[in-house]
Amino acid sequence: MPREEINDLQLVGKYIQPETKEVNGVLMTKIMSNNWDKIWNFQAKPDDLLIATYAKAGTTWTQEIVDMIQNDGDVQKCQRANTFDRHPFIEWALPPPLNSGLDLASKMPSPRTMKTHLPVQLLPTSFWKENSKIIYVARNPKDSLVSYYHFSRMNKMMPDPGTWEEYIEAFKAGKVLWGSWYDHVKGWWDAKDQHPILYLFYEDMKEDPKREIQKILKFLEKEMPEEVLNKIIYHTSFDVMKQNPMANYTTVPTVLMNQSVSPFMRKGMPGDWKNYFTVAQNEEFDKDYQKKMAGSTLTFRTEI
Ligand SMILES: Nc1ncnc2c1ncn2[C@@H]1O[C@H](COP(=O)(O)OS(=O)(=O)O)[C@@H](OP(=O)(O)O)[C@H]1O
Repeated sequence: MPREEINDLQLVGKYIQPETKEVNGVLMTKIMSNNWDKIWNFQAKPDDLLIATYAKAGTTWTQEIVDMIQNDGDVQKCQRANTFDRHPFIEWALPPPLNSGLDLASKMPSPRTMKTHLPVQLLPTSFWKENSKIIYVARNPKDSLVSYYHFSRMNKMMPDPGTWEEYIEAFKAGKVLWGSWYDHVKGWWDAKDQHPILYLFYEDMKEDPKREIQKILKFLEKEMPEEVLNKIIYHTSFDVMKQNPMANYTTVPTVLMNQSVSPFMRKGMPGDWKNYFTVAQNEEFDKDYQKKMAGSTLTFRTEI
């Protein structure tokens, strides 16, 4: 989004704490909800690549890895634009005259790489019809919750998260943007057997980035020399990405994302939830988790 347009909008305060409205029981911003027909009818193409995640699962990290792969490890090419301009976020919409994810996607030459947080049942059906490849990344719920809480505090384009205690309850009840974490990760897990979906885990990426990047390479049918692979691992490490203005969201004006409240690149570490959950909150969370995930073969690691 051009900076002058953002400045205009911040003057009229259009962004501050958006209203929400559900789409088929899933919480969205009102703008996304009102735009829903257009999103639902989005036309995917067979050579599209979609990076799908529940919010805060490692989307930006995966976007950087994929971009580095697609550009054969050329760091300068990957710094051509902000993450959010390189990869349209298909359902994200802001007040006109700003470009929505759909506008950006329609202007982008193929092959396109895009981002979504939509739950599987709300993914535009053209992605299934066109058999477009999808990389799904999942992250354990406790770290996702902590990350989402801090993100909602610093990002004025998100609803106010309330207190920590209120936020835990909202997350468990799925009353946060893009709905229930539990339904999201299970829904995509089940879909992976019927569609070209590479299902990855944040914790695995952190534990052994080389192994996980190699899975992505295989999925994208690409090969590369060891030295380029090592370069990608370095460039997409947390510490390097944290300093990269084209990946760390610091180009977004402070009035929209206040990185002094909480940086976008915050901790980047499995297990940080232990610094936030009390023993009682953790026990309650685990009990509720067992109920919500019962019957699923999907498992998570909450530390590595
Ligand atoms: N390279 C790398 N390595 C490890 N972790 C990383 C990396 N890049 C981003 N992150 C962390 O991912 C969290 C942000 O998630 P998303 O990119 O999915 O956010 S968003 O939903 O697209 O807004 C957020 O997690 P937390 O630090 O726990 O808040 C980021 O710090």
